[in-house]
Amino acid sequence: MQSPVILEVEALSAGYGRFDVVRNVALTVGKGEAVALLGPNGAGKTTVLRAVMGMIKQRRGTIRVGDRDISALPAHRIARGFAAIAPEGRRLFLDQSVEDNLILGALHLRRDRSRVRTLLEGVYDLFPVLRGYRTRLSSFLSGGEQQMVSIGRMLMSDPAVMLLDEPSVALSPVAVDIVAKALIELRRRGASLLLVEQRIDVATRVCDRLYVMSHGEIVEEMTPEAVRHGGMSILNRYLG
Ligand SMILES: Nc1ncnc2c1ncn2[C@@H]1O[C@H](COP(=O)(O)OP(=O)(O)OP(=O)(O)O)[C@@H](O)[C@H]1O
Repeated sequence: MQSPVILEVEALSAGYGRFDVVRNVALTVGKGEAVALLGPNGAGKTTVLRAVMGMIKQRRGTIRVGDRDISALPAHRIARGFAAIAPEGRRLFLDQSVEDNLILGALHLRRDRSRVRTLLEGVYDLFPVLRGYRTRLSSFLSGGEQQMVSIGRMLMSDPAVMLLDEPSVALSPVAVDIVAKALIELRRRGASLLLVEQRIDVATRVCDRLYVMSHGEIVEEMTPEAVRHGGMSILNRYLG
């Protein structure tokens, strides 16, 4: 049985200045599903994530989370539990401790201390190494550990849908493996993920479905099985 749709993007066009960078994009993420968005540099993947977060306004189309149309909501309202992002480049406050960075993700929940504590425990269970680093300045962490904090901060807002923008980029093979295993564990916990990823191996390992974007449009939808059984040549056509 198919899971109910938690994120539905319909006929989305969005961009910067006068130009549409993404056109007529339609995608869905089911509840408890992990979906990848692949594509070459400049295809518009980050722009789709920014539009879902309300960081740029869509020009046309609809974005729904559950049964709520969030297209017209401002970014700070979307961040209150509809969607959260682990952005490209992580964007941590490097002069703040690990735990302070994490708690920033739960600003809208701050009156509910026990929920914030439970969410923090969930992050430390997912990334045990961070438990020992909670008071450490984030600037002292490795790239992989900073990525864990970024993913942890996303989890702290307890969002209906989680967006990740290239979490494996510039990480060591060991750190990529830790991140991939964490995403698989999040799926096991029932999270709904939309993952922008350059690495096909990570995307096929973590995700149930893959979309391919090229020149601002979604051009293919595939399963990891299809990629493994001959679909690689189709992907390579777009990804080079
Ligand atoms: N703030 C901005 N102002 C103007 N143009 C932008 C801005 N951000 C991105 N673009 C342009 O929009 C297009 C799509 O960019 P986007 O970052 O969405 O692509 P992407 O698929 O995520 O690629 P990458 O893997 O390089 O991040 C690119 O041509 C880019 O130059």
